[in-house]
Amino acid sequence: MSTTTRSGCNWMTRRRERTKDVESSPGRCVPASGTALPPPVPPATEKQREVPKLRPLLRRLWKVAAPYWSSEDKVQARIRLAVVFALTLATTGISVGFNFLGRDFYNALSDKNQKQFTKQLLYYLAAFAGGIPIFVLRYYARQTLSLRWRAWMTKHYMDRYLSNQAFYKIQSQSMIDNPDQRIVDDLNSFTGTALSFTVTIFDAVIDLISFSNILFSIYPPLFAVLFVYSIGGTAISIYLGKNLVSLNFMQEKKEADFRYGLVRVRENAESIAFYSGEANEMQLLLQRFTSAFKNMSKLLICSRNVDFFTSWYIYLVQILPAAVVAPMYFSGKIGFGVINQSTSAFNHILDDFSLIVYEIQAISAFAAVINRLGEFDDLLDRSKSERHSDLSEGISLIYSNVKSLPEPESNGSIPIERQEKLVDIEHLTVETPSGTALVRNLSLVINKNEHLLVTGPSGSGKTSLLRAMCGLWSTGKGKIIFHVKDGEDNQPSISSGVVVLDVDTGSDKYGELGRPSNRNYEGIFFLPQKPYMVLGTLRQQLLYPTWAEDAISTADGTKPTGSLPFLKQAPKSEHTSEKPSKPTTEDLIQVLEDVRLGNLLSRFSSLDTSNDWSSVLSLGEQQRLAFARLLLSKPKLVLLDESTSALDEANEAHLYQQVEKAGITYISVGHRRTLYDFHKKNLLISTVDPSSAEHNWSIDSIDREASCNL
Ligand SMILES: Nc1ncnc2c1ncn2[C@@H]1O[C@H](COP(=O)(O)OP(=O)(O)OP(=O)(O)O)[C@@H](O)[C@H]1O
Repeated sequence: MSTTTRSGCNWMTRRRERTKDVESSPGRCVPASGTALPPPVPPATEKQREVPKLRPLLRRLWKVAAPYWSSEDKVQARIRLAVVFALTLATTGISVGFNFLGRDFYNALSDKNQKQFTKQLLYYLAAFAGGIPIFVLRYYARQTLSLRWRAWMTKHYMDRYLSNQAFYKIQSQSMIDNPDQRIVDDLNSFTGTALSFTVTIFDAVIDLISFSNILFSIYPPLFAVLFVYSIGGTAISIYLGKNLVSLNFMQEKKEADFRYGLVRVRENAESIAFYSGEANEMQLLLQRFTSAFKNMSKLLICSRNVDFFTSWYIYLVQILPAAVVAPMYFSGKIGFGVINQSTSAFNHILDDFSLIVYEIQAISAFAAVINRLGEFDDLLDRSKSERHSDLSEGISLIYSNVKSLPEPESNGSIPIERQEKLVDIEHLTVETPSGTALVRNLSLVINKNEHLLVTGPSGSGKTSLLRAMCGLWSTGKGKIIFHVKDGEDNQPSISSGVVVLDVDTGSDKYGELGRPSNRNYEGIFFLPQKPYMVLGTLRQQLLYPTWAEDAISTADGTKPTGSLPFLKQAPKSEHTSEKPSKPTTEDLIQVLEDVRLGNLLSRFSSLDTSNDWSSVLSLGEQQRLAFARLLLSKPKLVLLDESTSALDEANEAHLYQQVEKAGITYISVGHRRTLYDFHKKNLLISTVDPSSAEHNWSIDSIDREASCNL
């Protein structure tokens, strides 16, 4: 309600009102707010920060802001925006009313007309009573629209981040810094600030039109002086504040890097404690904080210079309107109230013309947010378009349907050439994302129950072969054909790296996700050496990832209720019909027994107990839990990457027996001699010799008896 009587000292009040949203947004680095935020950038990015160009900035602003207004929530969004504009108009009308009320109020005072004065006082009080709710409602309407916009954008960005393994590529190739900060803080700040600025600009235009008339009718030259003054002020503030955008950008990055460092200490608490690495951690964290501190110091200096100017700019003209119209008052041409009215109108118009001067710090912080989100948005779009790239490039993954089982010979055996083929690898060359060859020209067939052990020196590319088989890496060439899908449809789906297309129609078979959202629906499962433990209950651990949507819970273990306002009905997964039926509680208890983890039930009282499982379970227990997931999901093929490395030999043998009993064919990567007992073939990968073009692998049958004697 700073707009009541705009006497000179009300300018500051109004100015603060405008910047409030920007400054109070969590994570902004505007020095005035005292809050700042987080995460990491590749080295090149620091250079790009130097010259913020207006045109690319506006293009990014449009690209980031526009999608919501034509989304599924567009009707609500537009109605709510119209309400905000209507309330803004109403508040401007109220301000104009107050301007006239003020004039009459002070005229009554100077005329010593008590009756008139009491009347004006009552008008004033009535106007306050009616006007205040409009101001409050305008703020509330804007905030709720901002929240809704943020919710939509958060889902929009998370959808793309978790699609097509974009999160994996961003992380493993260090493509941009701190995507989590961009989703949490930058989006929040973006929606709040964008709306706030839109309303401010709209407000300023209406305000300008409304008060220009008043000022013009009092003394036209005052209007001209004000115009020249504000244009000059805007030019100087842009010049002084030109470094603020890049400094704000870097501040966000450095704060996020520091916060990420602290998160890593929390995540790796035990390892750091075992190493007694506290001093090192302290040094690394201090380095990160010092970097943020130094940047913040530069930011403060830049802001101080801008503030010097802005303060002069604001206070220098405070007495100008009164000084200019005072002669008219003394000559009796105008009443005392007109002095107040002209000062109020002058200040309104000055505010409107001086938007950039007043908001320069908030604008530069906002520009940094636009740049961070625009960069992220471009990257996610690129990741999405990559799946439609040329299928002839990179490694092709082909998911083919299982043909009916071959008829056995009269003696009951199935000849090798007619055995059920599960994987067919043709002329496969696997390279790292940077192009170093790891496996050359591999051709290999894996039949059902023909368990394969992949061995070789450390760093030779064993895990990378599994990465290629899972579609995580597509660099290289050749084909990997999986014959693991159930169903009648005889059209295979092809994935070139991350692209999964229907070969006949060329259409995207997997919708938004671009590849199977869950590889297990294709009959393939993967177990890493260090199992991933989700936040939640023991039941949720077991159901992950096949029944992940049934297992959503918040960090404190409670199930969230309700859904986002614009989500009418969650779309049904395309794979619902292919998903194995959900295990019952009895199944879960049984599988825990099968992997020798039955004691967990008594230890943690029930399946629905929440815990930080990666901390309370030993690595061997976590590996057994991962095998329980595998047994529940019953895929046709599993890729095991040293997934029994933390287990004793008895438990390792027991788990392999369980997997074999379940009819699951496995491909294991490992170094331990004991593994030979459970496999039929051995693929030996040797380190690539850069001077030779020869293939670097060999394959042999494993003689179980011979291996037992080793
Ligand atoms: N994201 C990456 N970008 C570039 N090179 C990578 C990347 N990840 C791994 N590498 C390199 O690829 C090579 C093969 O790695 P891989 O993990 O496949 O080895 P491995 O045979 O499984 O080793 P180990 O037995 O030690 O687990 C290594 O030299 C590794 O440094």
